[in-house]
Amino acid sequence: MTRVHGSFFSYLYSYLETSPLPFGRHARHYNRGVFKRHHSIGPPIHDTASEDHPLSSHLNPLPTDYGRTLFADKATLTLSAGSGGHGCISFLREKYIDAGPANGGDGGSGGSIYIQAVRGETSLHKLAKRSLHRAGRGQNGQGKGKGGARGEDVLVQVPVGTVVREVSRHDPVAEEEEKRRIEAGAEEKTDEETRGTWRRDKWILYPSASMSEYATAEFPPLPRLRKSNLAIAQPKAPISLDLSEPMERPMLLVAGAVGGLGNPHFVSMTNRRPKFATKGEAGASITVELELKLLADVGFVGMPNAGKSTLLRALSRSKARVGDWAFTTLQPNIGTMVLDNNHGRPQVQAYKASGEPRTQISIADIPGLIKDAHKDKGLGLGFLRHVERAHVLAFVVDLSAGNAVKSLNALWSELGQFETLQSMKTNMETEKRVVDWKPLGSSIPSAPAHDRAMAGQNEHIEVGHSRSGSLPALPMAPISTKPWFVVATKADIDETQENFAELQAYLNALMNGTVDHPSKRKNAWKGPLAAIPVSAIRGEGVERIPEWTVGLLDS
Ligand SMILES: Nc1nc2c(ncn2[C@@H]2O[C@H](COP(=O)(O)OP(=O)(O)OP(=O)(O)O)[C@@H](O)[C@H]2O)c(=O)[nH]1
Ligand SMILES: [Mg+2]
Repeated sequence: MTRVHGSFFSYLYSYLETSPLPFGRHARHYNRGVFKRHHSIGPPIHDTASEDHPLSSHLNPLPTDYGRTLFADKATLTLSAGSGGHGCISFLREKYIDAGPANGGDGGSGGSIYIQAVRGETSLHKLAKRSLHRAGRGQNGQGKGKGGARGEDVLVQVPVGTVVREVSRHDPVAEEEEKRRIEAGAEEKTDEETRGTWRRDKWILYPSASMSEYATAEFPPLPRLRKSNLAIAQPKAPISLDLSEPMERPMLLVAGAVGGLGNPHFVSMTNRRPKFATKGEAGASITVELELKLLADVGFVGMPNAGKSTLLRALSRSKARVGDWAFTTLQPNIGTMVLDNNHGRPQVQAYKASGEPRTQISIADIPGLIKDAHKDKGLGLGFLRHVERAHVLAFVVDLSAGNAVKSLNALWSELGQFETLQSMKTNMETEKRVVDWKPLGSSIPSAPAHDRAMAGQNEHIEVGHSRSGSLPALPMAPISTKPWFVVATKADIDETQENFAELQAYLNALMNGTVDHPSKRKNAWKGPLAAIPVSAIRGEGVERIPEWTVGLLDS
């Protein structure tokens, strides 16, 4: 265990009291300077300290106090809209009317698939567990002109920050439409052909119809293909949505198919008692890839064992696993820091650009980063992928584990190299999609191609992603353009004051431009830099973090 100093250093408090607040315009902080032991920003936490385990607490938990981290940032779903119910073949039967008119109802339409981005969800693991979602089938029509009931809809709720991209689509109605269009254009049809034929997939017959009736039944031409009224509200294929805001109402993704027509639709001069009706259309199905583009408002970046998970626990009610060894955290933990729970004064009063009050901040505690993570060492690239998905980066530096400036530089160096690799990868992907095309098999190039060839150019064709293959990587904001600050943790440990002072001086030099940006990038974010000394294990000093984060989020 680390050695904990008996009382908290006074430098922490003097620093907190005198440090300027560059975001004062945006954020007002009410609790500044108020010292509370085991202070937590989140809602009141039931302290687990018991008589049996006097040393255990929310911030220094027993192994029994860990929550399981379930996390997935990708999921591939197949979403099937419901098929329509079949039309009904029925005739009115009443006393003294033995052969009444046709009165079969139409089939109900199939259920539709909706999507909604909601707050509170932070991971796609629940969706990743079940890949097939099928909306209900419409009920068949019934006698006495009763239509079938609609099929049940399916609502897919995803976290805010999810990107939805279509991988493939199977739409039987569109395919049939295309088929009919080709057939119609092929050649003139004889009378015999236009009369319509028996198609097992389209027509249903009266159950007690005799064989001769089947043989002699005259089918009208198939009715025009119909789509449900909802279909106009469907997003155009291929679907590509960036759900970066919570949605008040669900959005339609795939509309259910329409139901079949009951037999009254086919009454004609020649056939007054049609013994057939149409089947419901088959529902469309799409395969989409969901990917979390935005993980959290702030992401903790630090070496293993720096104290990130403890810090998350100090700021939220997270039950993140904490341990005195490297790689305790293997999956990101997402915590929510409540700024205003509408009980008394908010921790920080801030407003989003839209004017809406900011009531909470989401925090991602990301697995620890080691040297050469960009080469996929440790939890490597998987880890770095999550860093790309936070708005603001909080570098968590352990003051008791060597020189803090060196640690910060080591972290930045990994991020910088990762960024270089990413941009190289994006370039390669774009190159792969742009194919140099030369006319094949002809020694005499066509005139325009010939002209281009003469000019030393080939034709560039941009090839979209293959409909069945994998999708290109999501474009992300470069890490070095994100606002950042430093949380200097374990400040309760002896002799960390000088280390902190050096870190502070380094950040000042960075702000003044006397030293180069640690990411070695020209377009790096330029803004006020702060190092916030905290003791996460005691919950001391952490109250400055929400205030600073809000300032960076809203600036
Ligand atoms: N003295 C002291 N110890 C701390 C503080 N914060 C965390 N620790 C201890 O440091 C150890 C590591 O803490 P974790 O929160 O698991 O660290 P982490 O950065 O999440 O580690 P990984 O998940 O492995 O990357 C634990 O034993 C904590 O109790 C602090 O502010 N002061
Ligand atoms: Mg951890």
